[in-house]
Amino acid sequence: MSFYRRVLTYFRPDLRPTVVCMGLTLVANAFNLLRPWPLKYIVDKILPAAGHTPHGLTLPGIDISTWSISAVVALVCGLMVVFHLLAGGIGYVINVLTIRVGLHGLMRLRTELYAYLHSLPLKFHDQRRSADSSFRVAYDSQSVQAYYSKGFFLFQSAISLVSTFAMMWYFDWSIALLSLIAIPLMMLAIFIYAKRIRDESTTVAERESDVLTAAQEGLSSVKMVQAFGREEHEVQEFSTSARESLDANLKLNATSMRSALLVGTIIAASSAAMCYVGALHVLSGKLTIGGIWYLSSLLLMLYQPLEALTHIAWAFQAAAAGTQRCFEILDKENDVADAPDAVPITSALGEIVFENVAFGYSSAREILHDVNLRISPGETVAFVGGTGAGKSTLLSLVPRFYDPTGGSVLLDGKDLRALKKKSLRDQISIVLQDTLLFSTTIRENIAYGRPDATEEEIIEAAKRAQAHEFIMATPDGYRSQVGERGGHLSVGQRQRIGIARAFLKNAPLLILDEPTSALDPTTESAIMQTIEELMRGRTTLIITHRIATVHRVNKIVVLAKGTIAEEGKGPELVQRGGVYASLYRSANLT
Ligand SMILES: Nc1ncnc2c1ncn2[C@@H]1O[C@H](COP(=O)(O)OP(=O)(O)OP(=O)(O)O)[C@@H](O)[C@H]1O
Repeated sequence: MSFYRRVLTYFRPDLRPTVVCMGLTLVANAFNLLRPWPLKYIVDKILPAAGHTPHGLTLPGIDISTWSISAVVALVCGLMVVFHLLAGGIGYVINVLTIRVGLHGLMRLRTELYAYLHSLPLKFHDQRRSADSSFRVAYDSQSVQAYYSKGFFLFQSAISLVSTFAMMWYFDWSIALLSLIAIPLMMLAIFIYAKRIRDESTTVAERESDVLTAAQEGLSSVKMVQAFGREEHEVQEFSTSARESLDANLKLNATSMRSALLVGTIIAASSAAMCYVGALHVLSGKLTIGGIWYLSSLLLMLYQPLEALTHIAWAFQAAAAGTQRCFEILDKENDVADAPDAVPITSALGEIVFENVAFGYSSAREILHDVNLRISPGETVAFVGGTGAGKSTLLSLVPRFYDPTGGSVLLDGKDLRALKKKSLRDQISIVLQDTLLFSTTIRENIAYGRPDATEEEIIEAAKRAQAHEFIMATPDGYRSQVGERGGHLSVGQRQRIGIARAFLKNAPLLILDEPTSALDPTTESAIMQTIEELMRGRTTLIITHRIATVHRVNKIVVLAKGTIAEEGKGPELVQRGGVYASLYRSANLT
C-alpha cells in the first residue's frame, strides 16, 4: 500500500464528516469570493452615479429611489460584513470538524502502535530504547493528524485557487494568465526544499527522542545517580542531547525560513508584474478602477493559497518523517507470532521437553546449545550454574518470550510454536527476582493476571502468600497505592505480592527466576515457605544461586556455557564431584 493511502486508512471511518467539510468548503469559498465585491460596486457604480443623482439610484432588484446615497453605501458595506460572517461561520464549522477527525485518526494510529509494540517479541524490545518507542507513540504519531489537517487545507487551497483564477479570468484574462507565471517557479522551490525539509525533520524527531530517552533513563535511576554522586555527569549527558536537538531544530527552522523567503519573493515579483499590467489596462480603458481593486483583492486570494500550498508541501514532508517512524514499527515482523494453524491449550498437564534446543539473541553468538531435558508433570526442577550460563535464557523459551533458533520446546508433547501464545502464557505463572509492580493499588497488582478475580479470591491469595498482614497494616489496605514501580513497599513485600499474583493465577506451570535472591536470609526463609506452598501440584522451574534452597529438590540441572553439564538429585551431584559439588562447597554447605 502506498504511503499516502496507508495514512488515509486512519481516517476512513470519518469519511462522512470529511465529505460534509468538502461541501461546506465550496459554500465558504463562494462567500469568500464575494467579500471584495461590495467595494468594487461602490467604486464603479455608486460613487460615479452619486455626483449626478444624489437620490433615485437603481440597484438590481431593490427599489431605493428614496434612499440617501450614504444609506446605500452603508447597505453595500453591510454586505461585506454579511459575506465575511457567512464565510467565517462556515470556516469555523469546518475547522471544528477537521480537528475532530484529525484527532480521531491520531487516536487510532497511537492505539494501533501501542498494541503492536506490546505484541512484538522481547527480542525487538531488547534491541531498542524503550523511551524511543514511547516517543513514537506519544509524539511521532501526531504527524498523522497534521497530515489530515494539512491535506484538507490543501483541498481548500486548491478550490480557492481554481475559483479565484476563474473569477480573475472573467474580469481580465491577460492578468489571470500572468498570475500563472508564479506557479512553475513555486513548484521549483518546493522541489528544491522538499527533501531537505523531510530529512531535517527526521533528524529533529530523532534528536527529540534522544532528549526524552536521556531524561527518562536519568530520572528513573535517580536513586543510583545520587548514590554515586553522578548528577553532574547525568546533567552533562542530558545537556549534550538537548544541544543536539537545539541544533537540529535551528537548522530546520533556517531551511524553512529560507524557503519562505524564496516563495515570498516569487509572489512579490508576480504581484508587481500584475499591478503594472493592471494599471496599463485602466489607462487604456480595458479595466475600471473598481475592477483593479477587485482584481488586487483576488490576487491576494490567489497567492495566499498558493503560498500556503508550498508551506503545506513542506509540512507534508515533516509529517511524513514522523508518520514514517510510526510505520517503521508497524512494519516490523513479529517473529514470535502465532502460526496460522496454532491451537489454544486450555489446561496443561505440565510436561515440558527441551529437544536439542539452541538459541542466540543474535546470529553472531549462540547462548544455548544442544539442551535436552524432560520435565514430568508436577515435577520441580532447579536450574543452577555460574553467572551468564544461560539459565534465565533457557527458561524464557517456555513462555515464548523468545523462540529457539534450533530444536524445539514441547508442552504436553506439542511444540510451543503450534500453540496460541496467549493460551500458553495463561498456563504459566512467573515470579521474578524483583517483582515489577504497576503504580496502582495493591489489589489491582495482585489481580494483574486475573482482573476478574473477586475480593475474596484476592484476599485468599494474599493470605497464602503471607501478604495479608502487612497489606492490612497499610493505611488503605488493599486499596493502598504502591507507588511508581512499587516503590512504597519493601523488596520482600513486593515479592509477596508477586507470589500472591501467582497463587491467584493458579496456573499449572510455575517459573521462578531467583525469587529470593534480593532478600535477606530471614525474609528468604519466610518467603521460601510460601513458595514451597505455591509449588505444590505444579510443574516448577526454579533458578537460584542459593544452593541450600534447592539442594533437596527432585531434580537439579546444572548449566555451564549454555548447555547441561550435570543433572540429578543434589546429594548425588555432590558425590559426583563436578560443577555442582564445587558450587555446593563454595556455598559453605559441606
Ligand atoms: N536480552 C539479551 N540480549 C542479548 N544478550 C543477552 C540478553 N540477555 C542475556 N544475554 C546474554 O546471554 C547470556 C546468558 O544470560 P542469562 O541471563 O541467561 O544467564 P544466567 O545463567 O541467567 O545468568 P545469571 O545467573 O547471572 O542471571 C549472557 O552472556 C548474557 O550476556
